[in-house]
Amino acid sequence: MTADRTVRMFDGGSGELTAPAQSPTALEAVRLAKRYRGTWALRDCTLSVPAGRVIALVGPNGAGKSTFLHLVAGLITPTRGSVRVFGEPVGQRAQALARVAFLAQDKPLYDGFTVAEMLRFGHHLNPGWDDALARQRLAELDIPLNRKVGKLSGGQQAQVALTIAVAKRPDLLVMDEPLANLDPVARHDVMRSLMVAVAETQLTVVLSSHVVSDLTNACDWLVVLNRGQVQISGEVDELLATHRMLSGPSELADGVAARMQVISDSRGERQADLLARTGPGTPLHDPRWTASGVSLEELVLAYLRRPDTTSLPRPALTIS
Ligand SMILES: Nc1ncnc2c1ncn2[C@@H]1O[C@H](COP(=O)(O)OP(=O)(O)OP(=O)(O)O)[C@@H](O)[C@H]1O
Repeated sequence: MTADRTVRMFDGGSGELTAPAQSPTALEAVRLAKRYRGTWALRDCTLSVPAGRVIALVGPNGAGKSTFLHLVAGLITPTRGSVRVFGEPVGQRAQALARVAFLAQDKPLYDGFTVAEMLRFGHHLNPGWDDALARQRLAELDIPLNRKVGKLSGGQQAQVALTIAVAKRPDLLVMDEPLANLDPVARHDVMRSLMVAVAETQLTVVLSSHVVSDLTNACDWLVVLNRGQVQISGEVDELLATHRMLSGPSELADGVAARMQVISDSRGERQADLLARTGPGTPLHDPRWTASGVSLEELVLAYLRRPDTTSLPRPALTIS
């Protein structure tokens, strides 16, 4: 995916200017925090993601995912800190919000409306509405325009909601658990359909899920939230390239673990398995140790089990 595209820039209300994008930052949060009465839902959340990415936001129940997405979409205001979308502070300029489409957990559909009526509704509310795109997507998905939304399957309803969000032609699409309550086939179809939309419109997407495996093929940026804080924010390929499972004799594990950032440490009587951050640093020369790659799911689970650990740079180990 590429961030090299033209972005709309605004001059504060007097008109719309056009300028070529210089690898813009799609999403930037600085010390973003949200408190609901006595509960900090989000604390000190700082991250920056370039445009053109499909961002997976993962974390356990109550981690702060919905709160973060609502802040990005300007639906709630921060208690502290700031969030910018394509350089514009969210909540200060209506134009920043016009570039963002938000798809909530409860799909914004009306059961009594036909699909065609939902499209007309979307058209009426959104100045940038792309009706041809909406109709083409629904035709490709074989979703009848004259069917009432309430009579569609859960998967079809998710596709209609996604189509309406995409037809707004946003630059950033924010989706809170878009796959919740869908069966595995529908989950796969919705993700595939999202990828087509990304390829066609060069959207930046941020979507949350509990289920990492749903997102692994689609997302190229990973953000892990845990207990209201960012544990990981980075390019998926880079994260995978800088983490390894090291296996070797248990009696030597303390010595290896002392020289690197260990994310998970599993020791049997004879063998230890350490999931570690690797990179430039102290080489691992000992032939009794082997290093193998990890899956994104293994990596996420290892971090989630250690909420105090982040992937921010620390001395790391080189595998030679
Ligand atoms: N409107 C609210 N009023 C009070 N507390 C809230 C409110 N919304 C969220 N919280 C609290 O903030 C914390 C984070 O909630 P949030 O819904 O953002 O997490 P989440 O990661 O989206 O969870 P889930 O995966 O279960 O949807 C939780 O402790 C939750 O109870």
